[in-house]
Amino acid sequence: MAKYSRVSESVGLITLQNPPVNALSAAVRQGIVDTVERALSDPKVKSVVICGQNGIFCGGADIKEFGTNMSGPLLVPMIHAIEAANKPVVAAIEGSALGGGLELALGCHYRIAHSKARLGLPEVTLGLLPAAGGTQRLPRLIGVPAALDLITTGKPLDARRISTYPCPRPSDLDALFEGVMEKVRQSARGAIAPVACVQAVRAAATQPYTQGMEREKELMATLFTSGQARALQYCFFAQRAVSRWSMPNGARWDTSKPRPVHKAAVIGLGTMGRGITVALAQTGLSVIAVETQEKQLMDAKQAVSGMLERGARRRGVAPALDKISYSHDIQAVADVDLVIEAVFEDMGLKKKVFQQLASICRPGTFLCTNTSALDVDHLASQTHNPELVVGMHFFAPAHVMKLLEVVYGPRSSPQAVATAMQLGKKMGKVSVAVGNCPGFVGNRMLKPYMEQAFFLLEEGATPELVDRALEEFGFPMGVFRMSDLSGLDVGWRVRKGDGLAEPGAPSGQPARIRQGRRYSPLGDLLCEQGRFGQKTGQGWYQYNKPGSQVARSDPWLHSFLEGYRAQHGLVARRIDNQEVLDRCLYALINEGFRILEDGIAAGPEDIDMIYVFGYGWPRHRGGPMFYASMVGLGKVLERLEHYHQAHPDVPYLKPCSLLWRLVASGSPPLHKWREVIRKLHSQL
Ligand SMILES: CC/C=C\CC(=O)SCCNC(=O)CCNC(=O)[C@H](O)C(C)(C)COP(=O)(O)OP(=O)(O)OC[C@H]1O[C@@H](n2cnc3c(N)ncnc32)[C@H](O)[C@@H]1OP(=O)(O)O
Repeated sequence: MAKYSRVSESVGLITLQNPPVNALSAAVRQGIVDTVERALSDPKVKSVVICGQNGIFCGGADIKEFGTNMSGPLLVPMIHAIEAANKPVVAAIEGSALGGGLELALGCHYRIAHSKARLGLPEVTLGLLPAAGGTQRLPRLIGVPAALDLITTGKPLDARRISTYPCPRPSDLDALFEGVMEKVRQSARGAIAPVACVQAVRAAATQPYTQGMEREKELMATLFTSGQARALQYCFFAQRAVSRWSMPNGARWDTSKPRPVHKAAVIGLGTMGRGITVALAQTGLSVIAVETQEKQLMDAKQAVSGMLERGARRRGVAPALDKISYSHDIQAVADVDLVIEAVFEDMGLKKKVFQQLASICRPGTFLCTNTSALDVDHLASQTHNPELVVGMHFFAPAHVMKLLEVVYGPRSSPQAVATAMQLGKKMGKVSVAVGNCPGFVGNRMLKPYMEQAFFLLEEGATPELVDRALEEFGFPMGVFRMSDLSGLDVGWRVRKGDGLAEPGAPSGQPARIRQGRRYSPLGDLLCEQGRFGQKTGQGWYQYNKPGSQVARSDPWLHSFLEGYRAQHGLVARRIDNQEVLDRCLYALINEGFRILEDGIAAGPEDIDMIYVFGYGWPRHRGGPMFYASMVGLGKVLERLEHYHQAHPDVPYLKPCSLLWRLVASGSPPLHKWREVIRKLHSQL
């Protein structure tokens, strides 16, 4: 809707009204067409101002309309009519002017923005391009380089005075576009919208306006119907949906009140503890950072201060150094509101810390663990108030990575979950509430994915082949490069704890069966040789020196694999990209369905956001569960069955009952899965 009024006798004022962000729904577009017509035909009106209600100009096209049969006036002719008006039209911008909202402002003759306004063209993040003239008008207004930057990244900028703009004068357009195209292709990792954005702006720079508009329309038509646009728009809503969490016992986000947290403590200042301390201090909380080993405490203090200073320089603010006090005595946490334990991943050690916290902290203090896989409920049982215990599983580096898994045990109170979720939000994280099980959601699904990658090596693949297939799919790093980065010893320790990794395995089939199922000791064998990845300069790849990040193919590894296959009587066969993707991704997705079946995640959106924000799943593919729905559940089931028949000793490849059930009920769209899951649970 759009409200019309006349102010100061001669100014027609059009106010966009569509809470919460004044999105350009059919009704709003109709309102604009009607009120502009009214203002232009009123002889008393000499000029027109367009603004938005409630401190926001316009959040752009109504994304909810994208998947529907769109009705109402089209944006392009509507904006054309405003530009063609014979009275001056001014966009008065307060708050955000994004996407179609900014394109509307670009069609106006003047734009005036509040100093705190945010302007941007985020269409690319939704798999689209600014096709209401944005790719054509913006380069004409601010020059090609600045327009390319805004359009291909989708990042908003603050309103600025024109005198602060650099004068855009590209000397060699071809070189400029080639350079930008190469950069965009690299960072897009297979996403098509950023590439189309560059093509559209190139049309603006090289063709007359009408031809440029034609090109913009043509490119948009391709994007609009692409699976990538659907995936990115799904992510937009899923990211917001996960904040509306629920627990199997019926507790929900809207009926559970969080308690404010002003003062927090972090126990253990290794890599994770340092990142968490930085993230908390940057949020404005007072933090007590505890590390019992004096040398480690000194090192941590220096590292945390450096991280805070670098972050503050980037953001142009003062570093929050004074927010943190350091102590080697755990007694210092006595009066905090919430503690995050981040000591070494060892149940015995963590249990001891929780027993200490239970006797030191004042009643009501929330006790959180940053464990990435251990039993949160077992830790809760070490305290007098298990209802105050939840997992807060951050991802490294904790002050950078956006994901936070909030893990509730069977005894965690809704208030503890609400408090951790709210704290995560304050820290700028995408927080997802999940149930307690080994590995929670993210790491539990990673297990079958990595297992398949190991098996593929046994059967004839190389780390390079597997990684290339996954990186071409859109992951920033394949499984082996990722394993080298995070350290092979991490998984080795877990496998030893699980009684799987045993030194000096004999040759032949029995060596590759553990606990009744197929097992690959390849990772353990590398660890036994001290090959822990980047930190030791050798892992699945080789590096110039320990700590180096440039992975190079390692001839030693290839002959090691050949020797291993010979020792175990395995014959290498040709493995192609499709088999790598099928086996790694479908095994991971199958576990995702099991997680839904077990009620560990409330819905597919939770799993997808965990993978997009924590595990590098390409956003333009929407997350593993969305991807499965796009591929077709029938096809996922058929492929899993096929591979399970070929590898009956790999339980992760056995299609789970929820997948069977979904296929049997006609493969409903992803937003209907919850109904099927509810029915399944009610029958159990
Ligand atoms: C021919 C094609 C022409 C144009 C193409 C486009 O314009 S595409 C749309 C481009 N616009 C965007 O991508 C903006 C998306 N929105 C935002 O970035 C933020 O919502 C915004 C506007 C900065 C406000 O942020 P804030 O944190 O204040 O609110 P929040 O994100 O939680 O949003 C509140 C609710 O509004 C819903 N919503 C926001 N934008 C849109 C939109 N464009 N269309 C539909 N709905 C939108 C959002 O989902 C939230 O809903 P809720 O039910 O409360 O979760």
